[in-house]
Amino acid sequence: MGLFLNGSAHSSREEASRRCWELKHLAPAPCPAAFRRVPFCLHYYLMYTCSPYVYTVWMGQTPVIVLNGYKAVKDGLVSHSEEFSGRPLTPFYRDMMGEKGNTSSGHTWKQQRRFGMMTLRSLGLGKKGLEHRIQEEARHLVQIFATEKGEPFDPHVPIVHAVANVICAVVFGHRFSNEDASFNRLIKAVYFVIYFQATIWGRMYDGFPKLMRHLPGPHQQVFEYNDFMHNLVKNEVQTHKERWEEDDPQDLIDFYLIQITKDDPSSTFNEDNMVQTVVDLLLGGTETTTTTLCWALLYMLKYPDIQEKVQKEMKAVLEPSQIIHYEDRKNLPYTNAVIHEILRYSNITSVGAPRQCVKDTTSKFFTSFPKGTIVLPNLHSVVYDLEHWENPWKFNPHHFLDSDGNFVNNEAFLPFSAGHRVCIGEQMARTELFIFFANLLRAFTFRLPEGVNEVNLEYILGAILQPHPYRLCAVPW
Ligand code: HEM
Repeated sequence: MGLFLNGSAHSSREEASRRCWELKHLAPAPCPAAFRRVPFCLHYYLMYTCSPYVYTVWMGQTPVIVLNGYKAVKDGLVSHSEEFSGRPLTPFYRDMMGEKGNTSSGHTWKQQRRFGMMTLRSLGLGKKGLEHRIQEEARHLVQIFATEKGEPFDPHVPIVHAVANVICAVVFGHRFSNEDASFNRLIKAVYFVIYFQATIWGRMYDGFPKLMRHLPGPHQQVFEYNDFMHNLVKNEVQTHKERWEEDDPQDLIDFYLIQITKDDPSSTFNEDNMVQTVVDLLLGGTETTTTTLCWALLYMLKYPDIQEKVQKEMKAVLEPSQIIHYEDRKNLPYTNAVIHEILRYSNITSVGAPRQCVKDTTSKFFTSFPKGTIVLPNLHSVVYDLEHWENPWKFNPHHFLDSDGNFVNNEAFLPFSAGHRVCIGEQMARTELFIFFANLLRAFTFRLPEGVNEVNLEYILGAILQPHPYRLCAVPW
């Protein structure tokens, strides 16, 4: 979503936010008719730099309402949750995914989503549940970092392996070895599919789909990756069918196979939707958590005093060999606050994901707009809302601590969005972030390689805001 935010490929969060907020209190005004001719990318720029609470732009004949600031976003996402529960499909996503799985809208989406939520909840329970899987991956990750023996390395690859293995265990019921060729191709496929749309080729595809379908170019490679991902899931489904035990479902595919057999005339549970639901979870659950963890370690390099405080707190509360549970966050308020601040400050989804109005709607922030209107709840403007954060442009864990050092939440903490379409993997992502981060900081102190004095906190614009590649030293302590 973030491609056009600043008109440059590499940007500073602070600079973007400042511009947005300095101009925020201009009187709200609908987009003048003459602006309708302005290319959408320029609207994007305007929306980000000078928008009041609500800003209207046009994509061809379709109005796009941009909601800015906590009040407007909350009103849209929570008070009008049902009305804004549609998801607009760009030509690129329509050609790749069709109207299936979690990316769909209406009845299909409702059924697939409800199933996904219930299954993720069921898989979270019990000894062999989700938390246990995350603890196992955290153990592997610590071992891999330890093999670097304090020498400089890029943490991205081991982190993406660990995170991808968690979601694979959830959907397929097993993990992959880091050397497995299919696993590595799957990770590449997720990366290409996620980041493609915000590239110039992605924009061209959405602008001229009929033409682009027949032209060579990187988009054809992305379709190949997408086919690879779908085929990998289909093979897993086949294996599940061969060893299937209805009474003992172990993973999401097992649960889905049970769902398909249920006799319900309104059911949308079929193999196509099953494959797409699994692909959606692989896409949603890999790059997001990986990127947040990469930011987390980068912030620890930038703020060694904060790293030290986390380590001190953990040393005082946890036994050296104690298995870390998500529940332990309650005794580690400072660590918990740091993780929340990492999510807020890194704001990886930038302005968030667009929604579509499924029926005519009126609200106190905008008079009325018709079914089909695209709504962009600008999450950036919420997690950086001056009215809700003491100093949004500073990385400061005290945004989540009271004067006695107790953890306190903030209603404008919405990195996972809100309402009916809130991130389906929120609980899983929170558990992963806490367990991975706590295990890594208990085992290592992260330092800059010798001779490197600067930490680059600028992001690379794309569907997810990534840090620039970096190297660190993981020094055991
Ligand atoms: C730091 C980690 C994550 C962040 C910040 C994040 C953020 C988001 C956001 C902002 C949305 C858009 C919600 C909206 O439409 O308003 C979303 C949707 C979604 N996320 Fe996540 N997410 C994360 C991790 C995950 C994980 C681990 C999974 C998989 C288990 C996942 C799966 C999804 C799916 C499937 C959707 C689409 C939901 C729907 O349309 O009904 N996400 N996420």
